Amino acid sequence: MPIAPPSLRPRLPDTPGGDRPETATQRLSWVVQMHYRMRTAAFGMLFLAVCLHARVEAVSASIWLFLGVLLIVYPHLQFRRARSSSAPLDTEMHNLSADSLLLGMAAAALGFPLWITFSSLLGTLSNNTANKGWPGVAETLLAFSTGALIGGLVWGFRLVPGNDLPTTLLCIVCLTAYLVAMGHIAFTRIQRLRDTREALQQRERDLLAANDALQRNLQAIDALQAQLREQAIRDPLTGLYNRRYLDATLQRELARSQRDDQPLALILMDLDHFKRVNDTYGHQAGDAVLLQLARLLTEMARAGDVASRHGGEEFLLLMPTMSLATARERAEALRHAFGSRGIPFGGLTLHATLSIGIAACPDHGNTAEDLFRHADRSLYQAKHGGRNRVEG
Ligand SMILES: Nc1nc2c(ncn2[C@@H]2O[C@H](COP(=O)(O)OP(=O)(O)OP(=O)(O)O)[C@@H](O)[C@H]2O)c(=O)[nH]1
Repeated sequence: MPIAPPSLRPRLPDTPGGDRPETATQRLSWVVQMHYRMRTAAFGMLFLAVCLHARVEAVSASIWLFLGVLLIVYPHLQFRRARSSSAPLDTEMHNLSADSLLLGMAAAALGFPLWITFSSLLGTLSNNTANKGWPGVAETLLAFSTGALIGGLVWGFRLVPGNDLPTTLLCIVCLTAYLVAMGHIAFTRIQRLRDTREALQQRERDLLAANDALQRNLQAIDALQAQLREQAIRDPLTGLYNRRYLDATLQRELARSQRDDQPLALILMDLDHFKRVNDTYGHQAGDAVLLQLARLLTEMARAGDVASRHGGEEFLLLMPTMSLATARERAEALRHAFGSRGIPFGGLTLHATLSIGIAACPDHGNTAEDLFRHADRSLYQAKHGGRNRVEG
């Protein structure tokens, strides 16, 4: 007779999980299989006890037939029934009730011999209780009594409680063995549950650690994306905005200036004779000059101005809300500041000048093309007018 509640069904975290289809054996609850083994052994021992008892108490042929079927054949039939059921565990719970009923019949058939009856009742009672809790106690007592009543009706009510010593001893040994086996099974299941819980806790810790790592990776990806976005709009040498960003911003600022009826100016700058700097002092000297101009632009730009490197040695300062007259003053200030600034390079102090073309909205047009065209033309004039000057 088996034990262990259905809630102890084993499912270790390291057993094949949900992504693999369950085999037929896995589908058949371990409770059913364990009950089968325990029922077969316990009923077999009970049969031995009945055989011993039959030496002193005559047993009729019909009772022998009933006991033979019950104690030898019945455990296999019950297993087959549970195995072929679509819900083996539920069927097995019904089997436990059937055990109580049939053992009650057997007890009545034998005239309620004390030790055989006690062993049968205690076995089925403990088993039902282990599987169903308190309701299992009530169910067992009811089923056993009903079985005893049916047995009495079939074979007549007799009360012959005496057992001889060999039968009593065998019952005690068998009952002890059965209860010890139940205890051992409970122990191994509890042990396994503990292992499972530890494995689950470890897995939870692993998942939390993996989640942390994932969060860190996501943050790193976010930072990288922000860096890439920034790089996409920046000139790598000077760190100023690049032409692509300037173009997009100019469109936006033009729209805003027209909406708010505000002026807008842009200053296009080109280093004078820059090739000579490169040719005379080397490319790195040229880079130092470019960096110096970028620094100056950053220093002199107002909040809201957009300083950009337009390409090569050409720079552009976009100044929203600035009139043409003020832009001219700012451009002069820039030209003067740059021309008078010494540029340290490898122990030398380099000097460079700027030619500047100005364009303003609405003075020179309302579109980016108008403004660029005018600024280009002004810059060309500044170059051809002798360089180091402002035009526009
Ligand atoms: N060092 C350095 N030189 C650059 C860079 N980009 C463009 N140049 C150089 O800038 C120089 C531009 O020369 P030009 O177009 O002839 O103009 P310029 O010598 O300044 O003459 P003007 O503009 O007529 O006064 C070329 O020598 C380019 O190699 C850069 O990133 N670094």
